[in-house]
Amino acid sequence: MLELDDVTVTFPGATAVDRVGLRVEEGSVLAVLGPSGCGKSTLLRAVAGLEPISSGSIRWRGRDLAGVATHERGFALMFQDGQLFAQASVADNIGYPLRLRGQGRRQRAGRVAELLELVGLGGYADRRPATLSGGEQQRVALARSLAADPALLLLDEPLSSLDRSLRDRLAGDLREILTTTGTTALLVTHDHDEAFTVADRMAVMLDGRIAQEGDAVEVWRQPVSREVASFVGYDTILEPTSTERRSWLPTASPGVAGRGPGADPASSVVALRRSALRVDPEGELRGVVRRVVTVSDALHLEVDVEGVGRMPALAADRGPEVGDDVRLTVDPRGVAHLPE
Ligand SMILES: Nc1ncnc2c1ncn2[C@@H]1O[C@H](COP(=O)(O)OP(=O)(O)OP(=O)(O)O)[C@@H](O)[C@H]1O
Repeated sequence: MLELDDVTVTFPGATAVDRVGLRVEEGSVLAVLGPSGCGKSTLLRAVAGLEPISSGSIRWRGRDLAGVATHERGFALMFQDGQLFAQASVADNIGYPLRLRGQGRRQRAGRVAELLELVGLGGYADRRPATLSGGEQQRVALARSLAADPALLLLDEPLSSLDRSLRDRLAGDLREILTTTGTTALLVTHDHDEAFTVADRMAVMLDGRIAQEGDAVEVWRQPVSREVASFVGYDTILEPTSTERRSWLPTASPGVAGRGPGADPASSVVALRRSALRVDPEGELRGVVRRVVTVSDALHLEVDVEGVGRMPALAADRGPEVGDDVRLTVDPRGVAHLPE
């Protein structure tokens, strides 16, 4: 198990990592999800031994890593820029960790070929990194980091330079590879989908601190604060009210952090995703469409909802136009009741 306790990293004038406590069980994948500048890369670098910690402790399999050099930690690292050897072929780049372990050329070639197929670069073995696109280089780096079957894999936005469809595919592949090989991994990313696809557990990092940690689905469905809710995609926050009717909102389900079952939505802070409100002729809410934006598979609307105010909503394609009266239905999966 990887154990971080009260880990703090300071730079002159800034605390990049602020008393972070985390656990990564062996064989599991934890994603630290946070916006740019929240300190997640610094945290990962500290685990790798590339950044000294000001206080706290980092332990791997019970051993305190203070004073243990990066190469002695036995972790594989993959950072945003891949860091390939420019003069070496793709195959030699991927096989490098195996060469360090004393594996012979023939043995390496088999494993390298397997890894190239895995990352979708079959046939690229003899190319030089400079002749590859950024995404291809990143895939070579991923293959190299997996080559030596590391006990702990540290990934810093490993897929962020890839286009969306490739990223989705590779994220799924990465998940599968990590699961089947039982690799323990710590992934830092700002990309929700990447975190969600690859990880079992998620820690949301804001301003140097872990704002929430838990099962990925739980963090998604039950954010513990306005800040976490807003970062994981809830774009509307409704403050408690004594005047407004909120019978249209679902009541909190049992077990929701800090809220008993059946708590009155009017007395809660409620967060809604855009997908919480959908145009539906049978819907209970009424409103007038104020804005329509077409995205790939849906229409994003802004609707002046009677008795509530302006709210984001979704419609199927070829839906309503600006000025239309619409009815809206509420999808409880897009609604979270926040603790006080
Ligand atoms: N060597 C350094 N010296 C001073 N400040 C630094 C240094 N490295 C990082 N920082 C600061 O620490 C904070 C956290 O940086 P970090 O790179 O960890 O963020 P991040 O969440 O990984 O962001 P991104 O996703 O943009 O890479 C930032 O405010 C950054 O400016």
